[in-house]
Amino acid sequence: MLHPDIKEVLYSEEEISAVVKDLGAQLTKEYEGKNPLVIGVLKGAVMFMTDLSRAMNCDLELDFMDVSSYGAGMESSGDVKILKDLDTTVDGRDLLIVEDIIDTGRTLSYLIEIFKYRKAKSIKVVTLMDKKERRVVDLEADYIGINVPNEFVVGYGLDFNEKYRNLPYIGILKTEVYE
Ligand SMILES: O=P(O)(O)OC[C@H]1O[C@H](OP(=O)(O)OP(=O)(O)O)[C@H](O)[C@@H]1O
Ligand code: HPA
Repeated sequence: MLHPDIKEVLYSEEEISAVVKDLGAQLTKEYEGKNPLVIGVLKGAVMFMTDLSRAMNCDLELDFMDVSSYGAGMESSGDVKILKDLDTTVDGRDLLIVEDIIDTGRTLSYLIEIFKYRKAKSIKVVTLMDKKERRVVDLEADYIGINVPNEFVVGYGLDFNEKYRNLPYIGILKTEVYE
């Protein structure tokens, strides 16, 4: 049943699943014979990462990083700070950064700089959604699931004030919820 705060479903559970399977097949080819470190960016990417990694038919390791962009609600301030670092050393490793959404690009550009500095062998980015219209930093993901319009979306990991992450679909909130 549709959550009462949701105005419209943009991507159904079935549509998301098809996109994830397709990305998984592409990444299986990319990492054949390698052992990438798959890095989930907390918390939004968790649902995508667990589904995507099961669609990747190759050896891999999982780790997590949590960064904050110093903002609550819908806007980030632009400053990025590490809240939880990786447990794994990235020196010489093939890294796959998993994002749920790229918006301004600030989070990702910060992570890429850190992993370059830490001497990763290769860095690729997969994002479920790309909101290109909002980009501030010039940056492109290597693998993109869905190009989304400039709307604030929730569900399948994405929140508004920590709510709605557990919705199995991706949708748009009714305006009265955040006004
Ligand atoms: O391209 P950007 O403008 O940097 O925005 C993208 C980032 O913002 C969201 O995370 P958020 O900081 O909301 O944390 P969360 O994943 O814990 O919800 C999202 O999961 C990305 O990590
Ligand atoms: O559209 C969004 N929804 C939730 N979190 C986000 N972080 C960046 N863009 C979004």
